[in-house]
Amino acid sequence: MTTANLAQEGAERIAWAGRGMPVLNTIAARLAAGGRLHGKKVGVSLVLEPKTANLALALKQAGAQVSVYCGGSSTEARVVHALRAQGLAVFAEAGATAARDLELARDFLKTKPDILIDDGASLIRLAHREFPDLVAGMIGAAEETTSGIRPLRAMHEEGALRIPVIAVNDSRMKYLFDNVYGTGQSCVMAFLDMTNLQLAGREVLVIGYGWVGKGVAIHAAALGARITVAELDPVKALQAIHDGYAVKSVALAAPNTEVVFASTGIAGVITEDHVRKLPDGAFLCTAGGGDFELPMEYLRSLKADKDVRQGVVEYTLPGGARIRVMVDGHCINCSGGEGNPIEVMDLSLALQAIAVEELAGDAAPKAPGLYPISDAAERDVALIRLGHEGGVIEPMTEKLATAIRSW
Ligand SMILES: NC(=O)c1ccc[n+]([C@@H]2O[C@H](COP(=O)([O-])OP(=O)(O)OC[C@H]3O[C@@H](n4cnc5c(N)ncnc54)[C@H](O)[C@@H]3O)[C@@H](O)[C@H]2O)c1
Ligand SMILES: N[C@@H](CCSC[C@H]1O[C@@H](n2cnc3c(=O)[nH]cnc32)[C@H](O)[C@@H]1O)C(=O)O
Repeated sequence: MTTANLAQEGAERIAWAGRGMPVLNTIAARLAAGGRLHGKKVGVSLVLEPKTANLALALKQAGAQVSVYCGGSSTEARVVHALRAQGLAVFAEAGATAARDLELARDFLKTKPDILIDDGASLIRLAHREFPDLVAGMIGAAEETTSGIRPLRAMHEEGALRIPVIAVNDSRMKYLFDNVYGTGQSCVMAFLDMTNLQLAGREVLVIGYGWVGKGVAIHAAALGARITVAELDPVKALQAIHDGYAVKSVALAAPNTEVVFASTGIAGVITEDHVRKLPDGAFLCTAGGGDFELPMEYLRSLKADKDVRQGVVEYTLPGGARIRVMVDGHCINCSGGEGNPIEVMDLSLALQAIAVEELAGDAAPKAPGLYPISDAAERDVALIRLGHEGGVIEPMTEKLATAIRSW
């Protein structure tokens, strides 16, 4: 297929996503009318697919100079071509190696974004390590996900963070929808599409019962899977029991597990020993932060069959059991599927647009640290989407307001 054809297909897919993003479209129109982004450089480092492309284009239409970065495992080539055809600087190559991704990430940072939208804090950390002058001149950043917030907090506690960061992930309008329903649906659907198997009757182990683990369990259970949860936190473990699931350690659950969804964002939650306990034919999927949740180094030292099915590598353990790893341990929804559904990314990406709007405003935070999205912005986002879904909230009356305040 020619570059022009790829760009055309990409443009059609971007337009389709845009039809389902009323919240982003509303915020985009406000941004364009406000003029705050004129002359600003905005860098977007997010999973690169049609929904993210709508955000990047909205920022450009609002007057920003936009550059885009994404790692090769979650980059859609058609979208890269479509965005380049619209004049955006795109530093992403579908299928690029880790070494090439690093070169692209450095080139992206050399565009000197004033405001950076990041996912997993990887570019914020790279900028702090290698581009101190860039960091010194930056207005700030916005972080998309839980596994980015955690290291940013650690950096701030150590006094290493040098810019204000808006914690988009920590907005209720993000984690209650994207992390739970969006990721639950897209990870389970990606597993089904990639394998052409079913989950009914299968033993599924969900490691981590935070927002993502909860969403994965809901969707897998709805399709008839039997769910076991592994958790470090006894409160969340007890919640899983109340939701109707078994709770066990990974070591105890492994011998009976057919499909694992690692949903923690923490490195090394599945060990070599855990893998050795899995039965023949078990699948390892990541729904959380990335391949670092799985013992990829150990797995890659084993005999591997890369041709069993696209996106599936079958590793043979010394005892003969075959363990199937999905998309090299990357997030199964972003690297093996189309990412989260349009409706939830409408919320998350609209919040990103609001974060950029806030950072570019006069009242923007200046001191390094993590800052929340305002309650007013959360409410705006909820009301726009709710209206689009045909929902109507209860009108607040004087009498109700008094009853709520009374003691
Ligand atoms: N694939 C996606 O599209 C997507 C979407 C949203 C978030 N995420 C990622 O998913 C991960 C989880 O996000 P979240 O919002 O659910 O976080 P969370 O903090 O709500 O949940 C993580 C849970 O994992 C548990 N945990 C940590 N280590 C564990 C271990 N060794 N064994 C068992 N449990 C353990 C924690 O106690 C916690 O309850 C993060 O990396 C986040 O960035 C991915
Ligand atoms: N950084 C990893 C995985 C994504 S982390 C998880 C974040 O990805 C976000 N995400 C999930 N699906 C999509 C999507 O389709 N488009 C853009 N971002 C997505 C989601 O908001 C979540 O917080 C990678 O490059 O593969």
